[in-house]
Amino acid sequence: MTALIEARGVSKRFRQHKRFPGFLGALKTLVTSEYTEVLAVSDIDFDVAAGEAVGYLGPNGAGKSTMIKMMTGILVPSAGTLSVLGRTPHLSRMDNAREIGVVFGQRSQLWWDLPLVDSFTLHQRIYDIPLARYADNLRRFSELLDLTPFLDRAVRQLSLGQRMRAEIVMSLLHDPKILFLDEPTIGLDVVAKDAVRRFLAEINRERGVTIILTTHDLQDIETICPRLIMVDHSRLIFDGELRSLRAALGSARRLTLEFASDPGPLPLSTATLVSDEGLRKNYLIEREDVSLVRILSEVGSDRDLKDVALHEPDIEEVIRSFYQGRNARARAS
Ligand SMILES: Nc1ncnc2c1ncn2[C@@H]1O[C@H](COP(=O)(O)OP(=O)(O)OP(=O)(O)O)[C@@H](O)[C@H]1O
Repeated sequence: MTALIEARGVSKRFRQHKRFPGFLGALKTLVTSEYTEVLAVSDIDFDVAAGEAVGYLGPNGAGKSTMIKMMTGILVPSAGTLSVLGRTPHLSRMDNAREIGVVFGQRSQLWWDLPLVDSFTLHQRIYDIPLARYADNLRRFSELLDLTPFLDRAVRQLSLGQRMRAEIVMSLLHDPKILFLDEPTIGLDVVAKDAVRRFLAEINRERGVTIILTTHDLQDIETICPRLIMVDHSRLIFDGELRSLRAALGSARRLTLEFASDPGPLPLSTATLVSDEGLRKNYLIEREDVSLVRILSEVGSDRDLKDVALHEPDIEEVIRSFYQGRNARARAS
């Protein structure tokens, strides 16, 4: 499997103007030429193969956007080597642009005062997309993202959700091999988020477009990205499948049994009773190999069991316990 993206020891330092507190400090900040250094990305290694969908996740300021900007050639690494489609991104910005698509949730590529379709037409000319291909892509993507009714509307009159869907359509019109998205669902309502996620998952699956996206929304990862790269304080702290993160953390499943009449305390060997509300009893299933059938057979058919609810640990819980575990280990060392 050849890698489309290779990052080896990639770091990025920024120089920031030193700031002084208070009113006099603000004046001093204006006249001083003192700088501090910020390490935004620190010694990052990873490979991404063709057709993968990778979620790049981390708290505010962890260095996600900086990494995306380096991969798209907007920023130059301070150290290490970065290769995207066999090229060094910042040295081949024009060649790269033809083969990658970029969506920055906070910054628009669309022409604000023109009808939406004019931005797409300009994109077709700039990228020299064959007309039949362009028409086909525009029709298909606009349909899938429910954008067709808005093609003649001025971009400034579009809602945030419509505009984000338009940004994604535009980024794909030239059939890029890799699509980079920085916070593609930020600020969208639940319905728009869902439409964007389903669309991205589909173009990854059906067109084989490699996707790298940064997000704070774990549902984005759950729907689109089987692989997760987690960063914290500029460093890579996890790279692997979401599934294996779940398995490694062994996050317990929660089980609720509801009875028509209270059977009294009901300890089980297959699950730990964590709260007993009489008719409703809550358990934790800590072992992966324990099935619901096994638990129910231990409960027995002579109990007045009315309802059963099993909750898999959601992605938020998994990630939270990963970060908490790391922070606790860091404090202990
Ligand atoms: N152009 C810049 N000049 C100076 N410092 C910068 C610049 N861009 C980013 N930084 C700093 O680098 C660090 C990482 O920023 P980055 O935007 O990559 O984080 P992020 O993980 O994308 O955060 P968020 O989730 O808040 O968008 C931060 O401390 C930020 O202040």
